[in-house]
Amino acid sequence: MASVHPFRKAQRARGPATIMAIGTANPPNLYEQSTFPDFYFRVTNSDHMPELKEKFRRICGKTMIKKRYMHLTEEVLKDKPGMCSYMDPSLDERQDIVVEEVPRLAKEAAAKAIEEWGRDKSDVTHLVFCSTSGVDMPGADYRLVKLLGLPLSVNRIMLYSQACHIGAQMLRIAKDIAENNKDARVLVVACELNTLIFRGPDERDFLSLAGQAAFADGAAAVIVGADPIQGVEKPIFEMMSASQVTVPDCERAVGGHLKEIGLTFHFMNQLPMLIANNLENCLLEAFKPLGITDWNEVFWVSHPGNWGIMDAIERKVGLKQEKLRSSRHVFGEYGNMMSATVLFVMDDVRKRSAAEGRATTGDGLEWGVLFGFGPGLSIETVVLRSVAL
Ligand SMILES: CC(C)(COP(=O)(O)OP(=O)(O)OC[C@H]1O[C@@H](n2cnc3c(N)ncnc32)[C@H](O)[C@@H]1OP(=O)(O)O)[C@@H](O)C(=O)NCCC(=O)NCCSC(=O)/C=C/c1ccc(O)cc1
Repeated sequence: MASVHPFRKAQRARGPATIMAIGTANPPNLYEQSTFPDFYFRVTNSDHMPELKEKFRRICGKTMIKKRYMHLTEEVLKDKPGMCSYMDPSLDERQDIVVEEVPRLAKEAAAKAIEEWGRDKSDVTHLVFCSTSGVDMPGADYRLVKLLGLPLSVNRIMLYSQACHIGAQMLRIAKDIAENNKDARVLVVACELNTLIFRGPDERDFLSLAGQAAFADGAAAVIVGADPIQGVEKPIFEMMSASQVTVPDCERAVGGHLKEIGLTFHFMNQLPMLIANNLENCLLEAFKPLGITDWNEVFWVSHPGNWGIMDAIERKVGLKQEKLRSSRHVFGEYGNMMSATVLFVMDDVRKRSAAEGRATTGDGLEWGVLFGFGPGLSIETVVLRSVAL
């Protein structure tokens, strides 16, 4: 009988999974963080609580976010009183919006990625899609295939309700698909709307207020495949390894619950320290095969989380200030778009590298690290290799 080894080998790619295109999109409605408290207290009929509004203004200032984009507007919210209250059952109202709008915004980002990729959309073989913003059957992945006009032969994976680290986790999944399926071209899409989280203020709920001050809408898409076709597909980053660590006894550090009132959000004040304390082990493990132990020698593509998390990472790992420049820039310009944020940071690193005349897509360096953090506490680590510019 013929050996199965050559048969199995022929199914696999030769080279590493490679990111070949990145597209991003936001809704058109822009909110300046400095005036957001006025908007927020007005639309939620909360102007009778001036002290709480001032506290919220201080919290908004502390986030260091400058602006955010949101699908929700005063007009949309006028017809959704349940969403403007603090605790009224309102999941139906929220679901009505996200079931339509998540695939729509995702399509914008995906279309941009496909355009940069330069090949026909019919060459997409796999779709990996994540959203923390709603659930549906068939899912947002099915709707996206229809909206984009992708072939119905596309192999779909839909990942709902996972929050921030899933952006990096999707890259881990896409890497396995691309390297184990010759000629696979994986469209990876993250799309988040804060529609499930938006709610009116309550003076006893600081955590909800902190969420109102930070979360925002955004979608990002990348194309992943191995063995790029020379002259057609242009590599941006190669993925050399990808892994997840679950930090023990930390399930209360950050998380949320989907309820009749929408999606809740909680975190512990120790979150920055918990993340920072566990990062060095991830770095040591990830870079052991390359013999790298100086974390300023690699470029950084980190989910920002919040300003305090970035400060804690810099301190603990001994990073030079410029290392998290793209993370801080994206957080400041867009807020926390959960899973999509880290892909925005990756886009910013390669665009900034080109604009500053660096030698590679990774700040002029060869090796880089991409980090995702989220409920669990889950830490995703991806080792990236840049390409020459
Ligand atoms: C700007 C914040 C809100 C506070 O920063 P800070 O450095 O702690 O600032 P302060 O210590 O000066 O506190 C500011 C105010 O908040 C008050 N405060 C300070 N912690 C407290 C306290 N635990 N109690 C109650 N008052 C307090 C504090 O007393 C002070 O009030 P006041 O003196 O009246 O101005 C900061 O935490 C922040 O940017 N938070 C954004 C949200 C956030 O951190 N997210 C975590 C990472 S994102 C993530 O992983 C998402 C996952 C997710 C999971 C589930 C989902 O559904 C969706 C997503």
